[in-house]
Amino acid sequence: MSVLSSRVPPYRAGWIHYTNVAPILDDLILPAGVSAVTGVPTQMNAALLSGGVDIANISAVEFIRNADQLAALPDFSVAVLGPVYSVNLFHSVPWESLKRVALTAQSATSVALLEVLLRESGLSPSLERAEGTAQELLAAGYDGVLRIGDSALREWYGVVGPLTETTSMTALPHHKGGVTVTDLAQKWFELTGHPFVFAVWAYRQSAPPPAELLQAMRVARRHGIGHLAEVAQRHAQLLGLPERVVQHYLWNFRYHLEAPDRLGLNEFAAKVAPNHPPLVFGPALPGS
Ligand SMILES: C=C(O[C@@H]1C=C(C(=O)O)C=C[C@H]1O)C(=O)O
Repeated sequence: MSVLSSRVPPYRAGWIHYTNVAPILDDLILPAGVSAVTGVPTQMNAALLSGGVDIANISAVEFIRNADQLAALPDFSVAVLGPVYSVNLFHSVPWESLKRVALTAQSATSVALLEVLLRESGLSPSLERAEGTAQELLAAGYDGVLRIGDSALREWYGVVGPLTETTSMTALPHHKGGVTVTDLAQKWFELTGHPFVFAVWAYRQSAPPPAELLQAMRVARRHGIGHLAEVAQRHAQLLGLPERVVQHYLWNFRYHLEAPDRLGLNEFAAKVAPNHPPLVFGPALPGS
């Protein structure tokens, strides 16, 4: 074992540690020689491209835009078919009447997705980066606010909750107190019929990951998905949300970049960067 581990050169991972990757990352035991830092998507995207980290679960749109330099693991994704619950436009006017939208500085993919969806609706509101909660920014005069990740999940529940014992997550209202929540992945599904891939695990083609790390990630994911109720319980406490909500949120993700996810990824790539270089996936799966 020590002989194997000592062959792993120093390798740096950069994790976007939103709750949605808990089933992969919570149980991950990094092999000797591999270290990890965490940050929000825009930080990890930049760190991967500058060489600050060697592998990261980055925004899918940055993988597409930098397809000449990057490759993505063939079997890892943060994707959904239908609603995602944590990538939301909170708005105080109907979608068709949006004029001034606040964007989060954390996101790349969700901003590009919002741009695609607005364009497809024939809309061109002004888009401005601004931090704060959706409530604060709506009160400050924006008529739409894009939020992602754990805080967006909490704010979503603040608008649509609370759940009663019998309400289904998929039957919750989308409006309350003058605020509408539009789930961007659900809108993508209505537009295309395909999953939406928010993140892939990408590395610079010049610095492929050690096999030991990939093996450890696959073991961690199998364990996390196999113990999803426990993962959800832990994170429900951290987030201050009902366990039922977090369990539904987590099992709804597609973590394996399967053929339907790739259809969605390719379709998104064609819309955001029609002339992108071919997407590269590797290293090949063991046994394939
Ligand atoms: C589903 C989400 O996906 C995240 C959204 C990202 C982006 O918008 O750039 C990047 C990584 C994803 O993990 C989320 O933030 O809730």
